[in-house]
Amino acid sequence: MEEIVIKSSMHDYTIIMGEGIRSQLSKFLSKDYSSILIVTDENVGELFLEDVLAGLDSEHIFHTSINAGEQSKDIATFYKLQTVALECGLDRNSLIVALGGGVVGDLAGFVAATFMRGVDYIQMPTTILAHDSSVGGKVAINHEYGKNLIGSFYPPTAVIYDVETLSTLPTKEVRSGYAELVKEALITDQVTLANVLNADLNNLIPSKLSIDLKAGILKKAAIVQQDEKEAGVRKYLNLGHTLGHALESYHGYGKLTHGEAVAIGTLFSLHISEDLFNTNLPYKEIYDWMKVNDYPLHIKLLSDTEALIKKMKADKKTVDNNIQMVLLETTGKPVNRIVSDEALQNYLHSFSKRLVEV
Ligand SMILES: NC(=O)c1ccc[n+]([C@@H]2O[C@H](COP(=O)([O-])OP(=O)(O)OC[C@H]3O[C@@H](n4cnc5c(N)ncnc54)[C@H](O)[C@@H]3O)[C@@H](O)[C@H]2O)c1
Ligand SMILES: O=C(O)C(=O)C[C@@H](O)[C@H](O)[C@H](O)COP(=O)(O)O
Ligand SMILES: [Zn+2]
Repeated sequence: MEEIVIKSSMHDYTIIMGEGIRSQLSKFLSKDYSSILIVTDENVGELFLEDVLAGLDSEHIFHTSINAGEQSKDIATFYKLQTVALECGLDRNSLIVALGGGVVGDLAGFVAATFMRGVDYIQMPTTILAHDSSVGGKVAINHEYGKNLIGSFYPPTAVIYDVETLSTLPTKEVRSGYAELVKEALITDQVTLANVLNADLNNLIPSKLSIDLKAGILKKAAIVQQDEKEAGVRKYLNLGHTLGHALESYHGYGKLTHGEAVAIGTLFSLHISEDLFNTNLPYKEIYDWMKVNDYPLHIKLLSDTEALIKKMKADKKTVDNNIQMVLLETTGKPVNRIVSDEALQNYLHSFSKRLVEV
């Protein structure tokens, strides 16, 4: 079992990583809660809810399940969960447990942040991608205008990451999670990137996954402790997300996974960076790896450039109507830059051409 302590302005919390720890939740509770509400989704509930319940010996335990997928990160599901919490009689001394991927984590975390002005919650991530979403306290729901536009910074009281749960993940979700690992590696250094790109996602070895996950979590932990509320360096964790979020929102939440959209967005950031900084970046290396691992790099996704630019404007990094993007001067050296609408139009066209030509 590994433990990493994260310092945050509200309270510190520990990430506990291990095998089989999903059924030991009682052991990790820091106090006696008057009641506990476990929020999960239909797939994860089927697989792991019984195990989690078996590890809880308190009296007032409730659970509820949402439909799986990005479409559940909406205001209607948020409201339903608030209603469930009220009907179960949760009070300010209650705990919410988010058992699932980033959708459950972001949604249940935002419910916890707002229920009676805030109750404790624990993240129990079950996807590779959630190594990112469960750390750092960003909780949110989507608006039809854009991703995560309604949310808060609200740290969990603990992150209990049972890596055994990852063995049931479909390959599509492995791919999605690895897009965030590539992003983290790109803002770290070339060695970390080379390690991540060594992964064969169709035959992923658990020991390899553990190494990559740990490197990703350590990078994320270092950044969010330095800049909890995204005033500076935390923006770099948004590499690939300006276009990525626009693609998710434009094509309809759930059409592309978050990681698939971020993968395309990351290549786009590299494409712009090479031109703006007149530098050579590992564009081709990453493109080849994404191709081999079946990322959907379809130019059709990019055809409506005007609409995509409009969506990109809804990004939370936008200031004074200027789109800001995380770019790379070199691997391990991210920067945040304004890119004009006109330049973006041209880059979207040249990027589409390049996707076909490679
Ligand atoms: N808060 C943050 O800092 C942050 C960071 C990154 C991403 N996110 C958000 O995270 C969300 C994406 O999270 P995600 O990729 O985990 O998606 P997800 O939660 O939708 O999970 C993906 C799919 O895998 C299934 N699943 C989950 N665990 C499983 C398991 N162990 N075995 C089998 N199936 C399983 C789910 O039911 C779902 O169908 C997006 O909304 C994104 O915006 C947030
Ligand atoms: O933790 C962060 O900060 C990130 O940017 C991590 C991203 O992977 C994640 O998708 C996050 O939810 C995006 O944040 P947003 O502020 O752009 O909604
Ligand atoms: Zn992300």
